Amino acid sequence: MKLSSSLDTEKLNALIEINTLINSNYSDVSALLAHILESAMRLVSGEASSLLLVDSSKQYLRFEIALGPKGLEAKKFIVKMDEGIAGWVVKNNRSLIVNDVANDPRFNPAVQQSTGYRTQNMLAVPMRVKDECIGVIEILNKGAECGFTLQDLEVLEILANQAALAYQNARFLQRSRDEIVVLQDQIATDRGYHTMIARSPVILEKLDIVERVAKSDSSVLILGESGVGKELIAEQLHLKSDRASKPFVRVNCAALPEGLLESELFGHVKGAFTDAISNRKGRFEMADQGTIFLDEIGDLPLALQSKLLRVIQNRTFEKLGSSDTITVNVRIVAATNRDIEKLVEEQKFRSDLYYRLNVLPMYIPPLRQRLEDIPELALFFLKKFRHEVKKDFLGFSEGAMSAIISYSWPGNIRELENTIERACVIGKPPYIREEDLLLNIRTMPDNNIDGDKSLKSVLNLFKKHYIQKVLEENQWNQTATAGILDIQRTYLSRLIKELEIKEK
Ligand SMILES: Nc1ncnc2c1ncn2[C@@H]1O[C@H](COP(=O)(O)OP(=O)(O)OP(=O)(O)O)[C@@H](O)[C@H]1O
Repeated sequence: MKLSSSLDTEKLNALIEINTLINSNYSDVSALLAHILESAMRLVSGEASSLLLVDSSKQYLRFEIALGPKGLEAKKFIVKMDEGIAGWVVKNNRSLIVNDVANDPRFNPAVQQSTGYRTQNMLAVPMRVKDECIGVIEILNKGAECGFTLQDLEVLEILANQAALAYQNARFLQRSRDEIVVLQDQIATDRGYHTMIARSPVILEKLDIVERVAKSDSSVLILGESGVGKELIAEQLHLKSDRASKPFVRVNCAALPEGLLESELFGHVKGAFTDAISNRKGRFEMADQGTIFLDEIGDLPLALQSKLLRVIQNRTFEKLGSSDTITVNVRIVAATNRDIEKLVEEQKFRSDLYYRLNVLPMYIPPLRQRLEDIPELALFFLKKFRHEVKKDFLGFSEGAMSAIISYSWPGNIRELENTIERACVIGKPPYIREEDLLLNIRTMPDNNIDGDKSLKSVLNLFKKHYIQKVLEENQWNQTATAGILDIQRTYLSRLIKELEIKEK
């Protein structure tokens, strides 16, 4: 496009400044777009402005940024593709100046009626990438009683093209980063390991203990409710040990009847029983030099308990049907969600085996006592499943996140994971809503947190950790953080003070 000769130095300088900014920062697209909009308003003397983006479904436009007196309210709106001036701009892929919106049939007064902000003049230009319109920038209300001019339009078109490119690049960067997280998780899972999310002080402390005991060969007994992540702790014990390059072998002691379990653990020779048509290695042999993880150890039948005790004491055992003694070097990590001391009292679990296994006991608390982990885990699962269901979710609505944080999660992380997976399947982008979670909201049990257990204090605790996390992700840049949290920067600084959020 040929620039008007009258494009003055101030405008050119502003364009150059924005261009430099765009080239220097793709990691915080919201702050960048807000900056572009602010400059645009200044350059064309507008009073308010919005940047609307075409949703990936191409069904509607959503307000990504809205600045001016009623910006926050305007952001709650979603505009259908065939609605209003923004819709017209996308459909025709053309800019528009309307200096008397009330008399223009294309103008949709819905936002105005709801926010109470009266618009007189409007300048709207498409944001284009390779000729495709991906969004619209609108500037409202020219000052000094005159309408927007062609020169204003020209300046805004240049800015809109830059904004479109910046947005596109930042999206690619974000997608690539998300993809890396998912792929890293897939690689870890393919190797049989899971990505472990840890944010709460109590779990970080457990990981610290893991680090310290990993090098030892003593047995570890991991206790905790079902779904709290006992298996992941066992994986970490293995991965942090000198055995990390050797096998990590899992056995669920509750999954098989006694006879099959014995053969699974210790192997058999051909002819040991009717179906034993060939020799078979057991899990202990497979785990030689590595770690064996015995899940649901509380369900191990008594006969096998003695055999396991001997492996722990002498590192030896015999395959079923054989008298040859096999020696292995295996570290044993066991886990149970049952009250194992009670099983010992009831003589369902051998006390000598219990003491041997319990050399290093580790209790993993339920999710309701690890509030700080909840938002992080929810986001982790959202990234994982939105990729699988191929839906472009940006995050959780405020209501959904409050519901997630205040639910008691009796099924712990497994239940949270299933809930987010289901919400991704039934929900519609851009946000997972509370109703997509299908949670039967119960209040948290009494023992969830120390001190004040009111909903307000729990939500404040959540707010504190969530804000801290977003601040950290944005190198404590408050403008950028406020943009992402969709609150005013002044409100953010007040929250930082009130909630005593401190840079670590
Ligand atoms: N810290 C974590 N970060 C990410 N995912 C986790 C975490 N903890 C648990 N999970 C996931 O939650 C699910 C349940 O975890 P896991 O199987 O380790 O629990 P468990 O305590 O061993 O349960 P059970 O007693 O029923 O065997 C798994 O899908 C696991 O990947």
